[in-house]
Order: sequence, then structure tokens, then C-alpha cells
Amino acid sequence: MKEMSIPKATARRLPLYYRYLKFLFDSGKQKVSSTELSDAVKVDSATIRRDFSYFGELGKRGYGYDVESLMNFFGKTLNEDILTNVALIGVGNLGHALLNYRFHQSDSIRISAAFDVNPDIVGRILDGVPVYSADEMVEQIKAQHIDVAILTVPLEVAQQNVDKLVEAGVKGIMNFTPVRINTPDDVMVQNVDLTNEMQTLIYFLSHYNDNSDAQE
Ligand SMILES: NC(=O)c1ccc[n+]([C@@H]2O[C@H](COP(=O)([O-])OP(=O)(O)OC[C@H]3O[C@@H](n4cnc5c(N)ncnc54)[C@H](O)[C@@H]3O)[C@@H](O)[C@H]2O)c1
Repeated sequence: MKEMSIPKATARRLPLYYRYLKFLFDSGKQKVSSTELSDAVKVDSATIRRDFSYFGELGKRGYGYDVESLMNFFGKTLNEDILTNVALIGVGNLGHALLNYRFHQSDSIRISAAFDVNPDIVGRILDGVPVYSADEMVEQIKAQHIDVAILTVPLEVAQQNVDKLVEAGVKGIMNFTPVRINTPDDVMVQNVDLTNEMQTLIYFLSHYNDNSDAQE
């Protein structure tokens, strides 16, 4: 996966900017100011200007940003114009929910193959997605040129599945299991933990009256 030379915090805000710009574009708006953008995406305008400055001259002061070119620029930066096929490993409770979830904020991400060991679902098509036997994982992922996977298997089999994903050439893993998985340096792992998120939220709620701090 390519290294980005922009700060991670900026990279995390790009989808937010992109979605709002797409919304403005779809509703026929041509210009947007950093203040308007700030109100809509709840990021202060100084941060927005700093974020945009990493990409060079994107707008003129006092004139606003051109919605279409900014949207296209961020779209390209985010690879929104390329369809990313994602593999889902483990179609249990969480896996099913993710199959149902169509990544609806993005037209360009879709789960195109799922893998499991459960004979009741292997060989079936669930929510439009074929469920393959876990034994076919390496072969199918290679054949379908998939380089991103979501891991929703029981923790005991997490690492062995990661090893297979690495063997298949996967470069990014969204890890829902509670295990800290080991991967080579060129494979990026994003750990997702709802308990952590909830604890963070509860912490902010109990420590700050002004909950705008919790959004950073
Ligand atoms: N990060 C979070 O916030 C969060 C929330 C809920 C669950 N989880 C974790 O997500 C994982 C899945 O949870 P769940 O409730 O969906 O579990 P589940 O038992 O309902 O589903 C697990 C699925 O993995 C399949 N599986 C088992 N061994 C496999 C293998 N070797 N290869 C491929 N598939 C295999 C099972 O057949 C099953 O369909 C667990 O590790 C759980 O701890 C994380």
C-alpha cells in the first residue's frame, strides 16, 4: 500500500470532505467557502485550510473553493474512482451484518467474496456475495486480485487466517478480532474495536461538558 505524505489526521478527514463536496455537487452548488465547509463537517476552518494546504493551491482566499474540481481532486486522492473489491473472512454474526452493510457512503467499495468453514453457508450467495470455503481463500483472492480484507473470525483462528491473507497478497486488513495480529511491514492493519470506541465516548461524556472536544 502506498505511503501518503500527508498527516494521518488529515487523511482521516478526506472522506468527510469528499462526501460533503459530492453532496454539494449533486445539489448543483458550484462554490463553497471554508467557513461553510467547516459548519457542515464540524471541523474548524483553520484545520480545513491547513489540511487543504498539503495539496497545494486548491482555492483562492475570499473566493471560495470550486466544488467540482475539489470533489474530483479528493475523489482521485481517495481512489474513489476505482472500485475496491474486499474479501470478508468469517460470515458469522458480525460478518453477516457487514455483508448487509453496503458501505453506502462510498460507491467504490464492495465485498466481492466471503470465506467461511461453515458447510451451511459455504457455496451459497448471501446478499449478492458468494461464500467460498476457507480452503479456497488463497486461490480465490489471488484470482480476483483482492488486496483488502475484513477479518471477522473467532480469535483462535485469527492469525492463521491472516497468514493466508498475506500469502494471497492482501495489503490491508481491517481486523475486528480482539487479537493483535502479526503482519509483514508492507501490510497495513486497521484494528476496529467497538468496546474501545464506546469507552472513549463514555470517558468524554463524563469528563467534558462541552462534547465538541470528543469529535477531534
Ligand atoms: N471489534 C468489535 O467491536 C467486535 C464486535 C463483535 C465481535 N467481534 C469479534 O469478531 C469476531 C467474529 O464475531 P462474531 O460474533 O461474528 O462470531 P461468530 O462466531 O458469529 O462468527 C465467526 C464466523 O467465522 C467462521 N469461522 C470459524 N473458523 C473459521 C476459519 N478458520 N476460516 C474462516 N471462517 C471461520 C465461523 O464459521 C463463523 O461463521 C470475533 O473474533 C469477535 O471477538 C469484534
